[in-house]
Amino acid sequence: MKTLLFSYPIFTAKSTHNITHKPPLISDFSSQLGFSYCSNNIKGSNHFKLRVIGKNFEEDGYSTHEDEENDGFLLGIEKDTVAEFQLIPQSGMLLLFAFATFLLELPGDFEVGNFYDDILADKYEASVSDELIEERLTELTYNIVFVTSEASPYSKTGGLGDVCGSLPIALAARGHRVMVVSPRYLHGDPSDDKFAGATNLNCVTKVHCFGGIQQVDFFHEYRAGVDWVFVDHPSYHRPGNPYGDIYGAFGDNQFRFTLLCQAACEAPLVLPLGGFTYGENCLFLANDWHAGLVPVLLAAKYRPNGVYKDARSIIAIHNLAHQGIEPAATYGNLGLPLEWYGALEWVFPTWARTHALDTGQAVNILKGAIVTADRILTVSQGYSWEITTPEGGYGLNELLSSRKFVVNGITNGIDVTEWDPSSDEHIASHYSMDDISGKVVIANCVCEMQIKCKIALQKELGLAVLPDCPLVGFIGRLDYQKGIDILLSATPNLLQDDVQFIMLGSGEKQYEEWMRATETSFSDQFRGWVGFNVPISHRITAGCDILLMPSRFEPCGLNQLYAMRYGTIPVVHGTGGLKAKVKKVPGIWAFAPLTKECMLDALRVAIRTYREHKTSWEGLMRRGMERDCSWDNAAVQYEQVFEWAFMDPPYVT
Ligand SMILES: Nc1ncnc2c1ncn2[C@@H]1O[C@H](COP(=O)(O)OP(=O)(O)O[C@H]2O[C@H](CO)[C@@H](O)[C@H](O)[C@H]2O)[C@@H](O)[C@H]1O
Repeated sequence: MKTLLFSYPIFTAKSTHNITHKPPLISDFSSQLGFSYCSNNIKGSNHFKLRVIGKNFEEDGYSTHEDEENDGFLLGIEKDTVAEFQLIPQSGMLLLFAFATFLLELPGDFEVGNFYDDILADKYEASVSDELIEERLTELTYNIVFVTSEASPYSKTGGLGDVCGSLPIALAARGHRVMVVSPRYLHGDPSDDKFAGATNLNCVTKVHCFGGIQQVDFFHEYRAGVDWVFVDHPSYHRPGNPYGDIYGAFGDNQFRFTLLCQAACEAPLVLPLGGFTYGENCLFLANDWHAGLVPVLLAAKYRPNGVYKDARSIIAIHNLAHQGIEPAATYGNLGLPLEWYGALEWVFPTWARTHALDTGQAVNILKGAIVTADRILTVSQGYSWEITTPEGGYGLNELLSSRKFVVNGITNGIDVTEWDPSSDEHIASHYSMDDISGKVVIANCVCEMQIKCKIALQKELGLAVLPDCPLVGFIGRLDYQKGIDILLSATPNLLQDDVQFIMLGSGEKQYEEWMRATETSFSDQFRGWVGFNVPISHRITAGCDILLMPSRFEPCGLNQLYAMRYGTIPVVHGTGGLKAKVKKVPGIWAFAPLTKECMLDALRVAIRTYREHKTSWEGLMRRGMERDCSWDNAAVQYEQVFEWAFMDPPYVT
C-alpha cells in the first residue's frame, strides 16, 4: 500500500487566494472539525482529494476571504501544486472548506491518527490500497437531506423503511454528506430502544402550522457515515405503528407529517451536525407523500424569502397509491401562503364524491410535490412509465406525463449486509454460494444437516418437519396492492397438493382474520403469522423454497431481491419493478395475467421443478444468489439525477 505524507507543507502550498497566514495542521483542528472527503475527480491521474470542512476559522485567528465574484465558491485550483482551497460560506459562522489534493507518489508516512475519526481512516486506507477510489467516490459531492416517514432500523413498516435505511449509507460511502430526517416514534414498547443511540441536540425549533406554533426537538445519531436526525414531538409518541394503530390510520397524520416536513426544512439551517450545518446549498430527497410538503415549502415559503435559492428537491415516489389527500379546508393548516393553494388543489371526480353537495374539493400533498419538485424519481423504470398511464397513475398520470422529462426510474438496491445468508443473525444456519448446505437438498440427498434453515422454520412454526416438502412463503402488507385477494382464493387449491405454505403479514383486518381461520382449517400445511416481525421475515426468506408475490402492482419490490439472495425462488406476478427484473433475471418465475389460475399454474411448474429437477433448481438458486443487488449501481444513477437537478435552475424560483 502506498503511504502519503499529509503535513504542514501541503497546506502552505500555493493557493491562488487570500489564505496568507499559517494554515493549521490537520491535527490542530481535527477535534473541532468535521471531515468528509471529496473525490478522485482528476481522472486519469494519480490525484485524489481530501476535503476538510472547517468552521470558525476567524474565531481561531485565521482570516478567510469571501470571494464575492464567485459567490464565495471556488478560489482556484492549481493542478500542478499539491493544494487547492475552496471557500464556501455556510450560514454565517461556518466558513471554510479547504481542499487538499495529493499526489499518490508523495513519500513518507501518513498519520491516520491525525484524523478526525476512524471512518475517514477506513475509507482512506481502502481507497489507497485497492483502486476502489475509482469506483466508490463520485466526482461531485452533495449535501443530501432525505426526508422520510420511516427509516430502518429505527422505523419500518415496509419497503420505504428499507430504502431510506440503506440508500443514505450507500451515498455517504461515496463521499456525500447525508442526513436523514424522520420522526422519533415512541410506541411505548421495546421498539423504542432503537432510538437509544440518538441524543437530543437541544436545538428546539418552532414551526408555524395548524394555527399555532409547534415546538420540535431534534435527536441525532451519527451512524454508518450518515447523520440520522429524528424530529421529536408528542404526536409521534403513541402505541401502534408510524401511521396508525388497531383502530386504523391516525386522524392527525396530516399534522404529524406537516411537522416532519417543516422541521426537515429547518434542519439543514439550524443543526450543527459534527460542528457545522449542512447549509442552504443542499439537495432534498423527499420520499412519498409524507415528505411531499418539502418541495412545496421550498418553493412557497423559503425561496420567496431568499432562502434555499440554490437548493434542489426531488420527490421519490415509492407508491403512488397513497397521496395524502385531505379536505380542502385543511389547506390553511399547512403553513403555506394562500396563493399556493392551486399547487395542492385536487378535485375528486363526480363518481368519487360522497353526496350530492360534495364538491370534491381536496388538497393532495403528493400532487403539490410533483408540481414543485425539481425532479421526480420512482423506484424502477417500469414504474416510472406506469405512473404516466391511467391504470397506474391514480389520477396523477396527466400531471406526471406533463413532467415526464424530469421523471426517472432507478431500481432499488438492497442492504446486502443486513440481508446476507452467510452472516444473518436471525437464521438457523449460514450458507452462501460456495456452500449452500444450510439451504438446499443437494443431488436428491435429503439430509437434515443440509437444510437447517427450512427445518428450523418448520419446527418454529409447528409444521411437520418435512425437508423435501416444497415450502412456499409470502411476506408483506395485507393490502390490495399485494394481491392478497388472489392468494386467498387460490390457497385451498394450492393446499390440495403436498406443499406447506407460510404467510407473514399485517394490514387489512379481513385478511388477518382469513389467515387465522385458514391456519385452523389447514393446520398441517398452513401457518399465518399476523403481525410485523423482521427476524421471522428473514427466517421465512431463508427457510422457504419459493417466495410468492402476486402483487397487483409493484413499484419495485424488495422481497424478491432478498429471496434471490437467499436462494429462494420468487414466483411473481410480472408487473412494474417485478416485470423488469424477470426480463433480466433467470432465477425468478413470473406469471401474467394476475389470476388465480395463472398463479396456480406457475406455482405448480415451480413445485414440479423443485421436486423432479433438483439440479435445475439448484441452478436457479445459484443464478439468483450470484446477482448483484447492492446499492452501488443505483447510487451512481442517483448521482446522475442529482447532477441533472443542479444543472437546471430550480423548477419553481
Ligand atoms: N409483516 C411483516 N413483517 C416483517 N417484515 C415485513 C412485513 N411485511 C413487510 N415486511 C417487509 O417490508 C418490506 C416490504 O418491501 P416491499 O418492496 O414489498 O415494499 P412496500 O410495498 O412496503 O413498499 C413500496 O416501496 C418499496 C421501496 O421503494 C418498493 O419496493 C415497493 O414496490 C413499494 O410498494 C420488506 O423488507 C419486507 O420483508
